[in-house]
Amino acid sequence: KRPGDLPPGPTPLPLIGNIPALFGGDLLQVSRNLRKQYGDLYSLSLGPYWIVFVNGYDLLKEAFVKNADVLSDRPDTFSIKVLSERRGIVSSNGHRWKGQRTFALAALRVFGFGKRSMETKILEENKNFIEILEKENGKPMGLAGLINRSVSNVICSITVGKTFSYDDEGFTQAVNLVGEEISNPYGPLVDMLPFLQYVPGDMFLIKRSFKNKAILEQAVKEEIEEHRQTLDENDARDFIDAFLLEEMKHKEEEGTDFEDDQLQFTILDLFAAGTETTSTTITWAVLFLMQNMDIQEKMHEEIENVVGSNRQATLTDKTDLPYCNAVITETQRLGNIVPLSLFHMATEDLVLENRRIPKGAIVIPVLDSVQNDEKNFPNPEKFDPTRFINNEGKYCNQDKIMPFSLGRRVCLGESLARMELFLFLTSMVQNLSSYHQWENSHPQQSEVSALHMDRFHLMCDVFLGDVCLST
Ligand code: HEM
Repeated sequence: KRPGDLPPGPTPLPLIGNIPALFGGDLLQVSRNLRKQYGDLYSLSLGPYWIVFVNGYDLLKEAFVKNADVLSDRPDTFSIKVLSERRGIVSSNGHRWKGQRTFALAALRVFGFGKRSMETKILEENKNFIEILEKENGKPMGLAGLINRSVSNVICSITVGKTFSYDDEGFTQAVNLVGEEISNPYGPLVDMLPFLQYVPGDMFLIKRSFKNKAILEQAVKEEIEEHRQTLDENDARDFIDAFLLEEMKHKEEEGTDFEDDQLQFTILDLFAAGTETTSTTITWAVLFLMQNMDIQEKMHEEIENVVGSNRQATLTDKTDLPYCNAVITETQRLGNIVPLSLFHMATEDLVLENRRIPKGAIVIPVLDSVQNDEKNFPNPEKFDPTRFINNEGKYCNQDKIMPFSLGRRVCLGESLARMELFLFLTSMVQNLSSYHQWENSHPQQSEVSALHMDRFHLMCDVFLGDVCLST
C-alpha cells in the first residue's frame, strides 16, 4: 500500500505492486503517461523499491541541486551492485565516488580536457574520419558505426594513450559490446525488479551482460599490464599511467581505492560514457540534417562565410557560428539521448512538494520533461534550431535544456562532449556538403522523436545504410 504522504501514483496491487503500470511501453513512455495523470512528482512500487520520478526544470533543481546531499548516491540495483561491483565512477558512492571523481577530473584535465591539446586530438581524428567518408564518396554506407569508432578514439587517446584503426578487430568488438550493454532494453527492468535475474534462460540478457563484461575487463587488464611494464615515473603518458603512479603513492594505505580493480572499472566507465553518448548525438544530428536540407544548407553557408573551405573550424570560431551552435543544441534537445538520466537514490527521507521521498527510494531525474517542455519549446517534436537564436541572430536559451543532467552527478565529460559535438559536426557539414535525403520513405516525426537509444540505433542502421554522401 502506498503511504498517504508519498508522491501519488497508481494503486499498488498485492505482491506485484505497480508492475502492470510497466505494460504501457518503455519506461519513458510509462513516465510520460503518469505525468499526464499525476503532475511533476509521482511514484511506483516495483520489487523492493519505491521509484520516484522528478519532472520539470524547477523541481529538478530543487531536488538534485538544493538537496544534493540526499540525492547524489546511486541505488543498490543489480547493474550497480553486481555488474559494476560499486566501483568506477558511475556506480560508486560516498568516499570512493568523491575521491575517484575528483582524481579523474584532475587527471583528465592534465591530458587535455578543456584544453587546446584536446582540440588538436579531436581535429586529427576528425580528419581521418572525413578521409574515410571521402573514399566512400557516392557509395551507400552505414555511418553510425564509423562515427562510434571515431568518437571512441578520442577518449582512448586520453585514457590508454593511443588510437585504433577503424578496422581493428579488438577495438571494434569493444565498441560494439559497450553499445550492446548501454542499449540493453531490459537493463532498467532488471534493476527495478531484481527477481528477474533468476528467470531461467537469458530472456533478460543477463548472461550476455556477464559475458560482455568478462571480455571488456580482460581487454582493459591487458592494457593496464602493458602500461605497468613500460611505466616511467617521471612521465605519465595517459590516464592509466597517472592512476598507476597514484597507486604507488597509496600502496601502504589499507583499503585504498587506488588499486587495479578500481582503475579497470573507471577506464570502462570513461570508455562507455565517452563513446556511446557523443556518437549517438552526432548520428542524431546527421539524421536531422538529412531530413531538413534547408537547415543543413544554412549551417553550411554559415561555416563557409566564417571559416571558408581551406581549414577546419576550431573552438575560437565557436562564438561566430551561432546557427551551428543552435543546430547542436536543438539536436541534444530533440535527440534527448538520456531522457531519464541515470538512477539516483535517496539516502534520507526528503520532502518535495509536500510529499515524502522515502530513504532508499530510486529517484529518476526526468530530463525529458525539460527537453520537451511545451512552454519553452512549442511544437517540441519539431526540429527547429531557431529556438536557440534570438532576434539579434545570437545563440541563446541553451540553459533551458539539461542533456548532461544536473547536481553533483552532472556528466563528468560535458566539456569534452561539447568540444567533440562542435568540431565533428562543423567538419562533417563543411566537407560533405550534402547528405542526401533518404528517399525511399521519409521517417515519421513520431519515430524520429522516439528517444529510446535502443530504437535509435536500429533506426540509424536503416536510415544511414541507404544514404549516399556526396562532396
Ligand atoms: C553528448 C554527450 C553526453 C551526454 C548527453 C551525457 C550525459 C550524461 C548524463 C545524463 C549522465 C548522468 C548524470 C546523473 O547521474 O544524473 C552522465 C554521467 C556521466 N558521464 Fe556523460 N554524457 C555525455 C558524454 C560524456 C563523455 C564524453 C564522457 C567521458 C569522459 C562522459 C562521462 C560521464 C561519467 C563518468 C558520468 C558519471 C558521473 C558520476 O556518476 O559522477 N560523458 N552523462
